[in-house]
Amino acid sequence: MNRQVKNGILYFDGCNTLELAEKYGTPLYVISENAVVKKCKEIKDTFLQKYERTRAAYAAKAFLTTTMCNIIEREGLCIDVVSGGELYTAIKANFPPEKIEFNGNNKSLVELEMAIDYNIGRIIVDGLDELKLIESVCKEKNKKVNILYRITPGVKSDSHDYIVTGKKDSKFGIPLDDEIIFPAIEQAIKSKYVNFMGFHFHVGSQLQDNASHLKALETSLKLIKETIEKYDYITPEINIGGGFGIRYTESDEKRSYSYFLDPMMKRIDEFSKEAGITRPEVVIEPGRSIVGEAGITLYTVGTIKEIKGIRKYVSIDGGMTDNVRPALYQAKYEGIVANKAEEPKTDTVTICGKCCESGDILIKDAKVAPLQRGDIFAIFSTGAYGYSMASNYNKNPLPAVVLVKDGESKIIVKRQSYEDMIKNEL
Ligand SMILES: Cc1ncc(COP(=O)(O)O)c(C=O)c1O
Ligand SMILES: N[C@@H](CCCC[NH3+])C(=O)O
Repeated sequence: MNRQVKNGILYFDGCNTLELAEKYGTPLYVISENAVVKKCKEIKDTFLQKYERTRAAYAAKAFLTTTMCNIIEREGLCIDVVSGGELYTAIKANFPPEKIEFNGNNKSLVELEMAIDYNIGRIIVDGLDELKLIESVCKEKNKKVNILYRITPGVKSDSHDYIVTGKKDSKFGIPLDDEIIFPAIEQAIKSKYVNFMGFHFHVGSQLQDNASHLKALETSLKLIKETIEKYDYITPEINIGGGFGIRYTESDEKRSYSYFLDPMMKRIDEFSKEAGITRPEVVIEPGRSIVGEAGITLYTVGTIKEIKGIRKYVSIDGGMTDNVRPALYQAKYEGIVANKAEEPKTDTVTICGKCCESGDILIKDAKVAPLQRGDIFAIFSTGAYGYSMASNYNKNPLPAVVLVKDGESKIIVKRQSYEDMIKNEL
């Protein structure tokens, strides 16, 4: 764990959080490089090095900056992008194009042209018309690109409805009705412009249970078998997505990568033996599990209001603009008063943001040490989908991002200024 308490003060990856707040201001995203590297190492030890012909593509949507791209590349991972902007960031960070994979349910022509111009490693095709677009771009540019089909496996995962993606009624993936999927497979196999590498699924996010991954895997294996039988074509790769859950609160399960991946690898091995084929290369796309617990957010406490017999509201200087997850998914977080880290948690308060929304609440009924204006409040496990989903609502500037490691800190994203927020206005 990268959190320590010394003399009543919270430290993160060796850095005094009060000094960080003082030096860089609040709200402040703090990312521990050691924690990110540790997760990458767990992926290497328990997946990439344990099983041959495997890849892990970091799902950049969780947290993306050029520095993060550099860390991910150094740790030997590929990267999964879902927009022209994410692709641009990876390219600007000199991420090797062949290690970039492009997901997304509505890639524009311009984004596809960009991806094909950069010669990226894979495009995960998410709809039938997308293949036609890719073919037209490749024809014009005289290129051939590796593709997979993202399928909709028709499984329901146990997570918030907004972050499950594998059920039949979904905007993601290609439906598995015979009259849709088989002509699509045939077209990809026959195409002069694409190499058809196989199938991709991603069932949902923040999953604590491996059941839906295993169900989606069965569906994909059946499709691999049918593709061999119908077209005598062996797909060389399978992408089993991400979604591996993390611990936001003490009551969340602690799940290892092995918990999800070992049973899937066993099943893919068995299937390949039965089918008499070489086991396909297996790709995963973890996002949250790499960076989620590696981040904390520091806030300064402002107005405190006690509504007698009802609730005490403690306002901090950020809110749904830097962490929309509680408002969007009723996500639960835990935190601590960074300057009173050893004091007994004798008060129960609701930590709310400063936006003009009643739903702008970060933690309901948090048990905390008694708070005062000026205290520094730290919220844990904010590394994923915090900065990447941040907004300028109420014209609040985006916070700075600081990378910490062994007691050293460095700013990797500057705090937005008021001027930055209006500079594109005409
Ligand atoms: C296609 C795809 N891959 C990977 C991910 C990463 O998921 P997570 O951050 O839950 O690991 C997502 C987001 O849920 C996704 O949509
Ligand atoms: N943004 C989501 C996860 C991404 C889902 C993408 N398919 C979250 O904060 O939990």
